[in-house]
Amino acid sequence: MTLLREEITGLVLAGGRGSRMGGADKGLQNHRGLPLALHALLRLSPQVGGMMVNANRNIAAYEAMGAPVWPDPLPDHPGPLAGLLAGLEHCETAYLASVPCDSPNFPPDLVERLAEALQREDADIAIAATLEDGRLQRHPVFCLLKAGLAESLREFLHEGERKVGLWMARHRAVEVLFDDAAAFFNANTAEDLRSLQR
Ligand SMILES: Nc1nc2c(ncn2[C@@H]2O[C@H](COP(=O)(O)OP(=O)(O)OP(=O)(O)O)[C@@H](O)[C@H]2O)c(=O)[nH]1
Ligand SMILES: [Mg+2]
Repeated sequence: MTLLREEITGLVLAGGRGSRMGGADKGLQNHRGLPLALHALLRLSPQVGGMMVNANRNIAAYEAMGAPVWPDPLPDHPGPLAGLLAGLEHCETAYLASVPCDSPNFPPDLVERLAEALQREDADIAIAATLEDGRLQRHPVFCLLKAGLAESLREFLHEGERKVGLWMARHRAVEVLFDDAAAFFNANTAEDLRSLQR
């Protein structure tokens, strides 16, 4: 038995600084006529019961995408875990599935496969991974977590810790291998974004 879609809330992480894109609000950059974060939202929403967005600026532009928007609960952009905590704190379902805003081609069966592994392994976190040159590459911002982890993550961040992998290692985490590494390509620079349009 796998998790019900309705038990999972989707989260698009769009709270970064975009420093490699000259400080641009990456989620609002045009990609094939739509803001980049909206691609992620449209791809994730059929996989989950409801959606949220994490953003720290241009809040109204993200709200116009039709989902509630939550800023980081900590100041100074401490990294993606702060966005994940925003999602966990506002999650009204038992599970949260997150994706970054800069990776619009992630697998359409992402959540289904993460959920299957989470249940099978009785894990707290399921993380997407691919093989790159024969080595396992984790993509920890593509993950499914139990919403009850909010307290643990809040503590971790208040200890001054920032590393996603370090926090996840405190819990029972399972990696889920996806075949298509290109599906996880993320646009960090303006050139990356142009290469996605081709
Ligand atoms: N909420 C929140 N999300 C973050 C933060 N830093 C990164 N992210 C998100 O984490 C994901 C992956 O991060 P990066 O690709 O490094 O994004 P970025 O910080 O916008 O870009 P750079 O400044 O160029 O590293 C993206 O979805 C970002 O929006 C942060 O401090 N807070
Ligand atoms: Mg990135």
